[in-house]
Amino acid sequence: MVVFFLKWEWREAAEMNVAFEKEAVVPVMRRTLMREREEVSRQGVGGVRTRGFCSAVVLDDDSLLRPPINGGTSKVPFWLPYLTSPTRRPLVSPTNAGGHSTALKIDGKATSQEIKRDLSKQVAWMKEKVGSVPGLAMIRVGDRKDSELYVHVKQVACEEVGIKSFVTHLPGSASEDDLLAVIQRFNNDSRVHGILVQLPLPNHIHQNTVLSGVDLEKDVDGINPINVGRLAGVESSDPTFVPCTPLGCIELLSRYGISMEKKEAVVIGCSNVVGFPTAVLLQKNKASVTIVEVDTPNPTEATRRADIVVSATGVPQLVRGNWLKPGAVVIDVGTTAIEDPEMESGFRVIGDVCFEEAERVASAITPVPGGVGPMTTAMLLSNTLKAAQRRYGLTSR
Ligand SMILES: NC(=O)C1=CN([C@@H]2O[C@H](COP(=O)(O)OP(=O)(O)OC[C@H]3O[C@@H](n4cnc5c(N)ncnc54)[C@H](OP(=O)(O)O)[C@@H]3O)[C@@H](O)[C@H]2O)C=CC1
Ligand SMILES: Nc1nc(=O)c2c([nH]1)NC[C@@H]1CN(c3ccc(C(=O)N[C@@H](CCC(=O)O)C(=O)O)cc3)C=[N+]21
Repeated sequence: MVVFFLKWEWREAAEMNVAFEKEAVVPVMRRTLMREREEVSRQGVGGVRTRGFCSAVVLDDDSLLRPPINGGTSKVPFWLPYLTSPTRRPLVSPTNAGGHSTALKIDGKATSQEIKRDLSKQVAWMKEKVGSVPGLAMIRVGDRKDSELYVHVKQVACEEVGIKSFVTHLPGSASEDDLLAVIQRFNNDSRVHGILVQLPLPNHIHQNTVLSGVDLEKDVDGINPINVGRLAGVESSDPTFVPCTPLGCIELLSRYGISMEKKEAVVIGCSNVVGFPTAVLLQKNKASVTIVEVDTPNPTEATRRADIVVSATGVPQLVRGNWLKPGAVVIDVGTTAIEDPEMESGFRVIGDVCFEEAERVASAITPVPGGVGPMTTAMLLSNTLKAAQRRYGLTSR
């Protein structure tokens, strides 16, 4: 299957006189399709998506996918064509289809299981020593299906290693004060050693205000803005905890014997939760780091030089095979939930990297799922154990 991402904003598309439809997936006549495809090749932008705006996707089975119109300029979720793309088929056909994969698959799932086995032993030892187990509180606001799944995954992982979990679910209408009150309760609860506020939060709640409410000693997610500042070196102290996903990426590289020292690394995306701390950690591991952002004029100039590419944008299939230097190591953090009626949950996750292309160029690559995701959870458990150990004086910082 060939999928083209059309780099048009709705305004531009309107100028080109393309008919808009209300449905997400619109079958179109071949004639229309051909006209649009020609436009794509004329613009030479196949595979690229504009920031935050709707794009259209042309499929080679005569259908055209468009997200619903919502006024033209606001951010619209970008749904890939689940109706025409059953679970395991590549979403983008490889450009160098003749090549074959030599890349090592970096197995985040197996690595996370190894880590969890070790954590179980430490939790059992702690229980013997002080008569308590670590406790992790998770707070979810609203009814996002993906958040529900991720919190469930973390609960199950807690159970696996013997950590006690406490989950609070607030309605999407909850106020910032409601949420801060729950956080305060957990801050004062001696059974709770770690607190995680599941992101994203509803728009009316200020993320940083809420994250600032988490006691630093319990900030096992490492995303209290004070901790992010400490990691960046803008404060004199060290962070109490380092964010889990960046830790997971570094742990995978280390455990696979991939040295970062004197390597060129590129991080795509720069959020406080993932991209930025990952860049800092790579730099601390002596890599020379470039950050590629949405407005970076020529991202491939950087990525094609890189020995290590970490992508954390949430833009599906952004990183193509021709973005990579042969032999590069690729860490795909992106997890975009796309609807999939075949899955029990109703959706599946896909990464930022076009895996089928990248695995033909890279020397090592993380899959999605089964890569960074399970490592994030393992690092969360590890930080929670560390928080409890500190609380009982079993370890120094
Ligand atoms: N596997 C895991 O364990 C985890 C996965 N994730 C996933 O990682 C992805 C990123 O998460 P998160 O950092 O929280 O998301 P955010 O939306 O907070 O940040 C995304 C970052 O990517 C940038 N960006 C967006 N589009 C592009 C582009 N085309 N080129 C370069 N940069 C771009 C954004 O820039 P700007 O802000 O300027 O728009 C922003 O810096 C998501 O898919 C998320 O689901 C997140 C946490 C854990
Ligand atoms: N405060 C906060 N901290 C986070 O760390 C945080 C967050 N909010 N909000 C959402 C993102 C996303 N995230 C994931 C964690 C695990 C998987 C994961 O385990 N994924 C499995 C698949 C899961 C499944 O489908 O069963 C995998 O990739 O193999 C994915 C994504 C953490 N995030």
